[in-house]
Amino acid sequence: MNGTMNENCAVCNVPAVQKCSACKSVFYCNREHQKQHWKSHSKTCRPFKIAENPEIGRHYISLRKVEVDEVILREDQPLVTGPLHGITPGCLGCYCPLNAETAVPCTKCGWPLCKDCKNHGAECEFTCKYKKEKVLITDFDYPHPTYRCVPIIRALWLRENDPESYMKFINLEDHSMAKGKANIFDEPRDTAQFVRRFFKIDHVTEDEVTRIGGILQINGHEVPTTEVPHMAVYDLASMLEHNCRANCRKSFTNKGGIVIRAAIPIAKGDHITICYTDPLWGVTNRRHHLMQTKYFNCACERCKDPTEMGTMFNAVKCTKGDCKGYMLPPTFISNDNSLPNYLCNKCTNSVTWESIDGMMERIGIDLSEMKKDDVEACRTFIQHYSNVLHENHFYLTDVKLALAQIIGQEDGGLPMVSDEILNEKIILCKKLNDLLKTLVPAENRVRGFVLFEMHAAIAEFGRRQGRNELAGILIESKKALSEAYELLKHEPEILPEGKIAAHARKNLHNMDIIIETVCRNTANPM
Ligand SMILES: C[S@@+](CC[C@H](N)C(=O)[O-])C[C@H]1O[C@@H](n2cnc3c(N)ncnc32)[C@H](O)[C@@H]1O
Repeated sequence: MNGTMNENCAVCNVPAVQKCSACKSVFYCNREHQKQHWKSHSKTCRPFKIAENPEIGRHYISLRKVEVDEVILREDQPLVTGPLHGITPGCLGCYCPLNAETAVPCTKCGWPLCKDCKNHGAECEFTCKYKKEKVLITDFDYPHPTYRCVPIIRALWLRENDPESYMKFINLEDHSMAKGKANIFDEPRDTAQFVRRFFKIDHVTEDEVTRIGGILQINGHEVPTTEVPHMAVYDLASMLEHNCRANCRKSFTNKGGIVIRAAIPIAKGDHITICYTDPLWGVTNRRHHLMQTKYFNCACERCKDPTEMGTMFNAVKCTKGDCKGYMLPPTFISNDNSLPNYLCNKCTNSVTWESIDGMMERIGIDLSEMKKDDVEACRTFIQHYSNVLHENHFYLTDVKLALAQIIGQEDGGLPMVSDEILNEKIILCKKLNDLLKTLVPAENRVRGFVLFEMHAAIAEFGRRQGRNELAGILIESKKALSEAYELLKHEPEILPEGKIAAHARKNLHNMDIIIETVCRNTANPM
């Protein structure tokens, strides 16, 4: 688990015991050498310190200005991994899906594997040692209760075999810290009782096993790099605070490591944040989800501002006759389940939140029933609900994102779509890009996709224009493409985003050649 660290002075290479107090990974034999080294070390030193307050608990504060794309932290190995909660049983070696025909029970412990995986996690040793009989899983169509135990027994294995890592793990926040803040159902305790019974363990208390379950729930990240995504808990990344408009983004390495990078410039003293929920959900859904899963009431700047940085992401059109105003409540921050009335920003109209809530529920049902891969269905939804919602409303944004992507995916691709539809795609992409930049600057994946689609549509538009306009339009298309590449370049190639990044890199090179040729042939300056 532990990387080897050079404990010699970074300046004169003699054995040293003093270390940089910020990153704790560079050593010095004396203060003078530390001061001397700071000029170069400050560029790579971990740029944050840990702080604590009663509202957020432990969190990170930036120690200096951090530029976009700078690595804030990187962890190659999680402390604990396991299958995600509520999924059907899959291979515990590589997390591929299994069924009754493809599952091969491990010869030692009985846990299901695929034909290619011989070894799997610590549950093998743990099951043999304590349960002393094989696990039997025969139903692969439904989530299996025994699978909930896997991350817990992997943590218990750590307790016996890697106490240093276990100490890091067991000191993370668990669900019990939310007691009193939220009305929580003690699922970790139920699971703990099951684990102790099923694996016949009595050397660890029920409270400790419950705490392990709570830590997994509060600190688990969904890692998308396996065929079926899995869950992992990291050490340093567990102290990252949530913000619905985060300033950092996370990506995962092919081998399941995590990398946190600055998504926007971060000033000295700023909190370092990631987003724990879907930042493209409306404010009430985001806050509800955070309360249900992480047990806190989000009070970030985005949640506190009903206009969501002026984007009107939750606004509905004024319900009064021909008024052109938009309606929002004065605040969305509420600790009970009610909100103040929605007020119009142009007239005196006021509507109860229950009435707007009912409308949102109906639109939500329509959205869940529509086919998002059907261009006509998307257009009909947008046209219909543009009469009642702000153009940036989260429901419309959701469908516009789908439409921007699927226009031109039919047979023959973009060359087959009419000028009018091509233009529709370009305008959609441009507006979505502007909205995403303001609202969720750390959402590189979505914006990367939008910019990639935009570059393709602009290039096709250019192809349909006269020779003289072509060079300028291609340069605009290349600008969108390089931005898409910059946003997606850190994604591993096994993910769709990583594949687009590889595609974008290749296209960029080709575009340079095309632009150069077009400029030469039309005497257009580049
Ligand atoms: C992954 S942990 C983060 C580290 C944690 N604060 C600690 O002290 O170990 C997630 C928990 O931190 C707290 N937290 C994180 N972001 C928060 C925020 N923006 N507002 C309030 N609490 C937050 C919540 O209790 C949440 O369940």
